[in-house]
Parts: sequence; structure tokens; C-alpha cells
Amino acid sequence: VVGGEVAKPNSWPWQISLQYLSGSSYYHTCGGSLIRPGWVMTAAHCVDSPRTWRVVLGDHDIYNHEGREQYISVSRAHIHPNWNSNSLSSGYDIALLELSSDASLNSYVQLAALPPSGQVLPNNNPCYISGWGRTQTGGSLSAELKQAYLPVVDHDTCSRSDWWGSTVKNTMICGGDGTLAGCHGDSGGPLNCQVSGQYVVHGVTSFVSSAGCNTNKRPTVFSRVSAYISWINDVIGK
Ligand SMILES: CC(C)C[C@H](NC(=O)C(F)(F)F)C(=O)N[N@@+](C)(CC(=O)Nc1ccc(C(C)C)cc1)Cc1ccccc1
Repeated sequence: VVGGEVAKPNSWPWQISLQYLSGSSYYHTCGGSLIRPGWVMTAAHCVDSPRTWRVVLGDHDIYNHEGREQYISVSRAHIHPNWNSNSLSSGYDIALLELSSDASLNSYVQLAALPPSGQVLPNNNPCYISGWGRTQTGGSLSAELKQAYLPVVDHDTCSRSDWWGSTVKNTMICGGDGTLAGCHGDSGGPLNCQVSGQYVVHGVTSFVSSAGCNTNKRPTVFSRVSAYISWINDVIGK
């Protein structure tokens, strides 16, 4: 997350760190959201390559064990059937991770609320991105969970030719003005939007400009969760 601030610990209790095994250590690679005790929602591009994955719940500082963490391995990744890693702009950058066991819900680990199918938020709706991603383009990951205020940029504005143009589809949601932004390592994490006084996960962090994470008129782009509710229900209801 470029800009913004360190989040109050566990203030986004559905935020998870998705980590892969390399040698004998695990490394943070993406964010995600706990949507059922045994299911995590993340970005398809996070789980494109087959690896040994684990999710860490209840975390704040990813480099220090603070005692609230739960470490659960991923038994299976369900990538959206229409996802094509060579065509990020087509969308479908969403995946569901089946956990090997259920998370224990407590004050540090809670389920995310998901939006109703098809709900599109108005321009400037208050939202926050959260994540451990790079704190500036080409920088390093943040040890502590960060958040930044990224109000919704509606499709009309975000798809303007001097903004993202036709790269952005209406199955995506744009956030922020490019000053504050998501960055590498925030992928898959939530866009937490305030709707009727409650935070609802409306976005899955998908991409930023290759010219730089915080680039003017290139807001952070998220998969719009409300466009995938029926697929999500099909997979987890199964
Ligand atoms: C892995 C890619 C597919 C998605 C990746 N997503 C993120 O970093 C995210 F924002 F989600 F945290 C990204 O934007 N990666 N970049 C590598 C940028 C990138 O690849 N962006 C991008 C944007 C649009 C498109 C298509 C839709 C035209 C393809 C790639 C990050 C970056 C940005 C500036 C400097 C260095 C690294």
C-alpha cells in the first residue's frame, strides 16, 4: 500500500496473508479475505503457479509471531474458469481457496461480509484498501498491515481514455485517484467499502499501472466481488 497508514491491529479481521513455501520457509505473496471458516477469497493471479500455500489469519506484523495468528494450509485452489493469465484486462481475476481445516473465529479472525449480487457502488463511496504490499513502487513489503483511503471511482470515469480506457471492464471496480494505491503484494486482498455503516468487501485487488503503483489517473483496479456472487455460491455451496 502506497501512502495511507498502519492499520489498528486486527481492525480488518478477515484480512489474510497468503504465503508460499520455498525451501523451509514461507513467504508472503498476496492478500485475501476469509469468507467462510474454511474458505478464502483472493486473486486468480496470486495462485496461477502451483505451489504449497498457507494462509495466516489474525496477523498484523508478518515477520513476528504475536500469538494471535492461525496458520492453515490450503487444500485446493478454485480459480475462476474464465481466468486467463495472459488477459488480465478480461477480468475474472478471482479465486477461492479451500482450507485444510476451519479457522477459529474470534475477535482477531472474523468473516468478511460480501455484497449482494450486482450491487455497483456510487462514485466516491468510502472504501479502504488493506495489505502488506510494497509501500512504494519497487519498494519493500510492509511488515505491519497498512490501509489507505481509496474511494470508489465509477466506471464512467475509470474507463475514460485518459484514465484506464477499455482496459477496465464493468466487472472491475476502481479505487483512489492514483496518489494512494495498492502495490505488489496487496494483490488478492480486500477493498473494504462502507455501506450503511458496515464494511463490506466489494473488491479483490487485481492490478495497478506498470508505470508505477501510484500513477495519476491510474487508480488501483479490483475485481468487483458483486459480479461473482453466483460463482462464489456455486463453489462454496458445493
Ligand atoms: C501481476 C500483475 C498481473 C498484477 C499485479 N497486481 C498488483 O501488483 C496489485 F496491484 F494487485 F497488487 C501488478 O499490477 N503488477 N505490476 C507488475 C504492474 C502490472 O503488471 N500491471 C498491469 C496493469 C495492466 C495490465 C493489463 C490489464 C493491460 C497488465 C499489467 C505491479 C508493478 C507496478 C509498477 C511497477 C512494478 C510493478
